[in-house]
Amino acid sequence: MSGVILTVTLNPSVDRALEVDALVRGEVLRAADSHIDPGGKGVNVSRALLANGIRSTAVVPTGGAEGEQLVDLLEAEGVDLLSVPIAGRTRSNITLAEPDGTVTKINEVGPVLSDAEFAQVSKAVLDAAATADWVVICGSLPPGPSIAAFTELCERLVAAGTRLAVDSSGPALLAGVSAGAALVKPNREELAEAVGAEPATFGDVVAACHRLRAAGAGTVLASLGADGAVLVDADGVLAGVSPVSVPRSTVGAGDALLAGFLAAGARGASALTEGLAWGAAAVSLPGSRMPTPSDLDRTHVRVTPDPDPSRPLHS
Ligand SMILES: Nc1ncnc2c1ncn2[C@@H]1O[C@H](COP(=O)(O)OP(=O)(O)OP(=O)(O)O)[C@@H](O)[C@H]1O
Ligand SMILES: O=P(O)(O)OC[C@@]1(O)O[C@H](CO)[C@@H](O)[C@@H]1O
Repeated sequence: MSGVILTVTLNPSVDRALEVDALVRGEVLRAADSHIDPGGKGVNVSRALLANGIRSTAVVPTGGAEGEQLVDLLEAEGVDLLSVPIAGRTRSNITLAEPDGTVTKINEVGPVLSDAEFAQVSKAVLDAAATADWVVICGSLPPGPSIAAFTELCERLVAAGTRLAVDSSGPALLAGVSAGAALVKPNREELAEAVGAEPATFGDVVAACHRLRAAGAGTVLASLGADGAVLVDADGVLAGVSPVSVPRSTVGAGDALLAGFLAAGARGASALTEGLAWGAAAVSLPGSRMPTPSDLDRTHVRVTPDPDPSRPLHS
């Protein structure tokens, strides 16, 4: 990895993970353990890169006591930050984790980003993008910025020659696609929403990825939970999987996959293998802990070209 990676999390969070024996509605549950982590998808990409010795800069709007806490948590981890102060309060997202690896997430909507605040964040991103190898915009959009304003940011980045990656959902994902993002990483639900059809087979996934490429995206990395991931780019189609014997928490697995893929050059079987190794390692770790080199095991990753189109998806 030669250049600098800039991650952008427009709606970051303080992630609180509570370990409970079993989730029972209407009961007082006692948490056996709890963790607090800096959160948000781009933040996690930066954390995963750093855990593997790759520096990046994380752009985050932050406000209120939770915003200060987020900055403190990220500084304590050593993540390089470009924090833009906002009037609203940074959100707190809750994860309820059960011993069998089932996680239930409760994500706040997040603070409103005013037009002026979004303009400030955009300026920070565009300025820093001038020296970045990749700009990686991840996660949900906070309330406030119009999709037109977000699309304009993506278009300006692409027009400036930036390699843009977008991992978001709904209209924000489509904005990245139509702006010509070099890379998009939808998960199964996001892919289904983007093309208006639920994929049931690998053939459906590949067809959906081709549609996103035809609509403007360069590379599509579709993450499919326990079914692994499918990579569709100008060189063709690859599918890969990395089985996990004891899943502990899938929170942040997609972010780890994306970070590993970028870290390994974002092209071909070697990058897909690396991404799958990082994703599987994240699933084996509690909360949204990001894997370090000693957590990675590439020997179980299987990548093959042109998956059988009739193969069904399980997860
Ligand atoms: N149960 C699992 N077993 C093995 N690998 C998994 C499992 N769940 C996820 N993974 C790995 O993690 C990657 C990302 O998972 P997923 O498709 O759920 O991403 P995501 O929905 O974007 O996750 P998040 O939003 O929590 O970061 C998958 O491509 C796969 O490599
Ligand atoms: O609400 P969003 O932006 O879609 O997702 C936010 C989030 O669930 O994603 C990360 C895991 O991928 C967590 O750190 C964070 O809480």
